[in-house]
Amino acid sequence: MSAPAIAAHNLVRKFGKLTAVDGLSFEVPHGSVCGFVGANGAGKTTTMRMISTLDYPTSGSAEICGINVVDYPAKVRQLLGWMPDHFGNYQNMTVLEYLDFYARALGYQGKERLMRVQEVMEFADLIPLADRLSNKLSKGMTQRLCLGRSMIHDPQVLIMDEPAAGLDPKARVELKHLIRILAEEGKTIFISSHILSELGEMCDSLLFINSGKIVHHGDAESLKTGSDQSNGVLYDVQLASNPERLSDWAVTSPYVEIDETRKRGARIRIMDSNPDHAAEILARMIKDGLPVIEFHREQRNLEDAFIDIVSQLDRENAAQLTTAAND
Ligand SMILES: Nc1ncnc2c1ncn2[C@@H]1O[C@H](COP(=O)(O)OP(=O)(O)OP(=O)(O)O)[C@@H](O)[C@H]1O
Repeated sequence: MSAPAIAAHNLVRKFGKLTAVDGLSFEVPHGSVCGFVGANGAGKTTTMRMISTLDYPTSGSAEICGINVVDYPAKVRQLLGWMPDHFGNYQNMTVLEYLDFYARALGYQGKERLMRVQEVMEFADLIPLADRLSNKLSKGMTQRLCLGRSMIHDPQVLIMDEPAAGLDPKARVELKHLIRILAEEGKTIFISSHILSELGEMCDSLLFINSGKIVHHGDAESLKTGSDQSNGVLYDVQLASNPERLSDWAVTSPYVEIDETRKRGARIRIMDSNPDHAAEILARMIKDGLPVIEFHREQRNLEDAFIDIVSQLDRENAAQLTTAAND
């Protein structure tokens, strides 16, 4: 059986007393797109830098296609494309010269070099920009150049740190399109982003990180339907009139919480995933005189899922602390 495209085993990175990455273990299979999600400072860039051979783990290990990133960095770099969140640029260098410079640095010569540069320019739609100065491009064009640069050696695995940050909606759609093409070509893509809704559309799996630890690794669909959650199930409820009555009613109803009040009612959380229980709650609403005109299960968006998972974890940690304090 072939090794996964990316594997991390108990990866740790400390900066002095701060543990930025705290024992991460995960695998990303070949040909899949994995989204890496976490709040600011959660440890995403540090993790990505380690698996891209740009930083050393304090302990633990990581492999790209089965090759250890610390022991064989040069081999790993042949297999890996790295797209950082910020990248340095040069003055007075056109887009074409910039890519050619990188192709030379990677050791390509003659016709092969021309071919590699031409291929990435076509792929990232850079041909119309060939003579533009590379440090005078828009953010979207710069990201396409950065993607083109990371693809010159046609890597199997692409690691992208916040590629969509700062892009306008059109540039984001273009970037998503390019990522989709790469995924269809069978590349493995590990991508961090704060824009969770977009990640959900393009990722086969999502890896959530909080304070340097993995808090969830699963597919986007199960996160949205909440089939793997213990935090209850969300329903949109609308009333024909007096929507505020719903909040009053929920206060006195066990297993029901108001998740978000809305113009015509609320999104409620039923703390039991059994649909029979939801039917009982609807029957109780009607019996209690609420004029319900809409009652349907709502998919969580990925932001909700992330917040649910992190707050569940916080509750567990708080409970553990209380138990420890009482012992
Ligand atoms: N070189 C460094 N020296 C000291 N601390 C660092 C260093 N690099 C990162 N950190 C700290 O490690 C933690 C994780 O940072 P990291 O950049 O990996 O987070 P992130 O999830 O990528 O955040 P963001 O979404 O804001 O980019 C932060 O507390 C950060 O301040």
